[in-house]
Amino acid sequence: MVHLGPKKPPTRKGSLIDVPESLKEKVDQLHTLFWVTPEKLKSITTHFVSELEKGLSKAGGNIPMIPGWVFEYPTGKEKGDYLAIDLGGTNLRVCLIKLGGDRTFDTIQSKFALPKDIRTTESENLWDFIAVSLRDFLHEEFPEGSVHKLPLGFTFSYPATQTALNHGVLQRWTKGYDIKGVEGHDVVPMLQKALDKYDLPIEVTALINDTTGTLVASAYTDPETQMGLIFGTGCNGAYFEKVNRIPKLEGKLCDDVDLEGLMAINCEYGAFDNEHKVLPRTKYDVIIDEESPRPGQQAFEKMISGYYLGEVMRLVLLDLYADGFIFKNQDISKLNEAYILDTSFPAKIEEDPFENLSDTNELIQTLLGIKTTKPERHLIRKLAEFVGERSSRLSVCGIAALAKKRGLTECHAAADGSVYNKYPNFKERAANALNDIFDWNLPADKHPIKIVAAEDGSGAGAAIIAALAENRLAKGLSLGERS
Ligand SMILES: Nc1ncnc2c1ncn2[C@@H]1O[C@H](COP(=O)(O)OP(=O)(O)O)[C@@H](O)[C@H]1O
Ligand SMILES: O=P(O)(O)OC[C@H]1O[C@@H](O)[C@H](O)[C@@H](O)[C@@H]1O
Repeated sequence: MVHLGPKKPPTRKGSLIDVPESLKEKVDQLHTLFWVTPEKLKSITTHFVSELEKGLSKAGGNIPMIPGWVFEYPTGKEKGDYLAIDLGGTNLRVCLIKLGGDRTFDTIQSKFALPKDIRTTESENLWDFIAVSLRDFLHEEFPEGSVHKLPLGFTFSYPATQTALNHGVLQRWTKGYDIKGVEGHDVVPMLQKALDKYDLPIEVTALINDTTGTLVASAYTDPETQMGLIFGTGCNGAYFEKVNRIPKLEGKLCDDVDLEGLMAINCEYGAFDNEHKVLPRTKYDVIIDEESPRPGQQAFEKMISGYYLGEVMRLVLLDLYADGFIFKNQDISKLNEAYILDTSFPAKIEEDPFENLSDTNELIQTLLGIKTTKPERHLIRKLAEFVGERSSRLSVCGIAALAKKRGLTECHAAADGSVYNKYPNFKERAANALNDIFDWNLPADKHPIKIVAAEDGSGAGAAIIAALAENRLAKGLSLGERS
C-alpha cells in the first residue's frame, strides 16, 4: 500500500463572498492605488531609456551608470581557484570558486548573517567582521594555511565609483545603511587594511558590483546573457555597453582599450526617477523615503525591493487600522515598529493556500500579537497581492529599458536575489508585464527577451572577473582610466 500522505492543499479560490461591502470597496481602492497599467509601464520604460542614456553623458543624471572596467565577455575557458566575498544587504557570503575552464565551476561557500546593528555600526567593525569571516573560512578550507597570497574578488553591492577594477569610492549607502566614514572613500584599501591586520594571505584584486558579477557569471555559462539583474534587498542591473557610447569616458581611456569594444556598466538603477517624474508613488512611498537615512535617493528601489516591501505593507495596515477597517480594539503596538515586517511577510500571506487564510491568521498573531477576522484576512491578502504585483511589474521596466537602449530584440536577462527567487508569482507577474510593455501576448517560455535564473554572480562572477583581470594584467593591458 503506497502511503500517499496529506496532499499539498490546492491553491485557494479567494472569493470575497463573505466580505462586507465596505471592505470590498477598500479592496478596489487599494487595487487602483497599486495597479500599474500597461500604458503606464510603457511610459515609465520610455523615460527609463532616456535616463540610462543621461547617466552615461558627461553631465550625468539620476542613474549613476558606473563603468565597471570589465572589457570583455568571459571566454568560458577561465580557470583557477579564486576567493570571493559578497557583502549584500542581508548576508555576507564567503566563497572559494574553482573555475573549470570549460564553462563550469564549483563553489565552496559559507554564509554569515550580517549583525543586526551593521547598518549603523562603526566602519572598522564592518571591515573586521568581513576579515574575521574570511579568517574562519580559510581555517576550514586551508587548515595548513596558504603559502601564497590568494586573489580575492570583492563583491560590494553598493554604488561605488570605479576609476579602475581594483578601486571603488562609495558614492552613498543604500538599503538603510548609514555607516559613518565610508562614503567618499575607496573601500578596497579599507578592506585590505583589515585583512592585513589579521595577517590573512589575501589580496583584493577586483572590486565588483553584484549585478556585474551576475552578468559575467551568467555569460560564462550562457552566451545569450545580455544583462545581469538583482531583485534582492535592493534592485539593480548591469549590461555591456559599447565603449564608444559612453561619453563620460571620453579622454579617460588608455590607448589599449578597443573603442569598438564593450565595457560592463553597473547601472545602479535603483536611483531611477529620483526626480519623481513618472513613478506612481503613493503616500506610503513618500513616508518610506522621508524616514529613510538617505531621503531623495533610490526612488525606484524603495518602491520595488526586498528591504522595503514589508514596510509598504506595514504603513498601509496602520492606515486601515486608523480608518477602522481592521484590528478593532486590538493592541497594535508591535505594528507601530518601523521595518518589523520584512518581505517574507507579504510573501507568506500570498502563499497561504487555505480559504480561511489560517496560515495568515497564525502569522499575524505570532508576529504582531493581533487577532484577525476572516474578512480582514481577505482584505490583507489582497493588499499583499497588490504590493507584490506592483513590485514585479515595475521591476520589469528596468529590463525593458536596457533591452530598448541596446537595441536587443532577443536575449537572456539573468536575474538573482530572493525577491526574484522566492517571492510568490514574481516570475509570472514579471512575464505578464513584459507582454504588456512589448505587446507580445506570448507565454513566458516563448518570450524573445527571457528572464532566466542567473548564475552565482556574487561568487563565481567575482572569481571570473578576477580571472579576466589577471589575463589583462598578464598581457600588460590596463584595468582603469588613463592615469
Ligand atoms: N520568502 C521571501 N520572499 C520574498 N522576499 C524575501 C523572502 N525572504 C526574504 N526575502 C527578502 O529578500 C531580501 C534578501 O535578498 P537576498 O538576495 O537573499 O540577499 P542580499 O540582498 O543580501 O543579496 C530581504 O530584503 C528579504 O526581506
Ligand atoms: O544584492 P542586494 O543586496 O539586493 O543589492 C542589490 C543592489 O542594491 C542597491 O541598493 C545597490 O546600490 C546595488 O549596488 C546593488 O546591486
